Amino acid sequence: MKILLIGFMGVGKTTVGRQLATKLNHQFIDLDVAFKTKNGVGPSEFLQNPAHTEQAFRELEYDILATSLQKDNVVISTGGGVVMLPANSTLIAQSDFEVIYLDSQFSTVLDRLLSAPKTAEGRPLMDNLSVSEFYDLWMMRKPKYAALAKLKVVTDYKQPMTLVDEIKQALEAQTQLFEERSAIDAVDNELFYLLKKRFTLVKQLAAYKAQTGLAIVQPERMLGMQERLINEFASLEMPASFIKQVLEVVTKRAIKHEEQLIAPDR
Ligand SMILES: Nc1ncnc2c1ncn2[C@@H]1O[C@H](COP(=O)(O)OP(=O)(O)OP(=O)(O)O)[C@@H](O)[C@H]1O
Ligand SMILES: O=C(O)C1=C[C@@H](O)[C@@H](O)[C@H](O)C1
Ligand SMILES: [Mg+2]
Repeated sequence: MKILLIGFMGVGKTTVGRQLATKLNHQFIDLDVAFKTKNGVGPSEFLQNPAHTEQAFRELEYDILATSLQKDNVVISTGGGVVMLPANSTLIAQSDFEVIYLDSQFSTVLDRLLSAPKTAEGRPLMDNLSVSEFYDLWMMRKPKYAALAKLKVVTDYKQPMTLVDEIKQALEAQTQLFEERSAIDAVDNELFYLLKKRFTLVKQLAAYKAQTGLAIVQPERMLGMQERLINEFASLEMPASFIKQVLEVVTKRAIKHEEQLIAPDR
């Protein structure tokens, strides 16, 4: 297969691409690494040199992209800015590669980049921009990735190996169905991530209740929560009855958890 991963800085093209290549038993090419091999300095070091323009970088990137697109049985991870040079986009559009767009919420890339171990290379394009400028760059690039992609994979709250499996399946599946499921899976993962976070708070609250002797269940608080959520979220697709049901399932489980923490022998 011929697979090309595109998407914004930090979305996981290198991480996922490497694992995907291993799984498919394909060669892996990271264009940023290939840039360094060919030019002696990596993209960041090149871009940090005041004598070098971004345009000069993109033109060198073009040569590496063109050479890499000649290969077969390969997974190529691009640099996040590959779509900034129209000639690069044309090259990709005219290739016979499966172009896969790794997408995420802006907050996800920000979290990943801020918690990524600092490398000697760094990410000057990020370091030189304010968060709002970085957001503008993200917004500006999004349609460029979308225009080139055969398939969009939503990466939020998903482990790299989950994404590898999703991509493998997607290459055999119907694109539209896959994309919608990919987005739904990310939301489900986010929902359960938030539920997990909620249970951590419940645990802290149980400790406080145990200390102060406060009752585990306070009916007026439960009613207040219900009313607030209904006011804020009730709609045609999510009527008040549904909100009540969800809240009931979540709070019942939380109460049980608090009881187990406070009086495990009962
Ligand atoms: N699915 C994921 N879940 C959590 N963390 C991830 C995921 N994918 C990547 N990361 C982490 O995010 C950081 C950025 O990932 P990576 O370098 O693969 O991004 P990239 O898209 O190749 O970025 P660039 O465009 O700058 O090359 C790394 O620290 C990596 O470990
Ligand atoms: O998003 C970008 O413009 C870049 C991303 C990196 O992968 C490198 O290719 C370089 O730092 C530029
Ligand atoms: Mg990368």
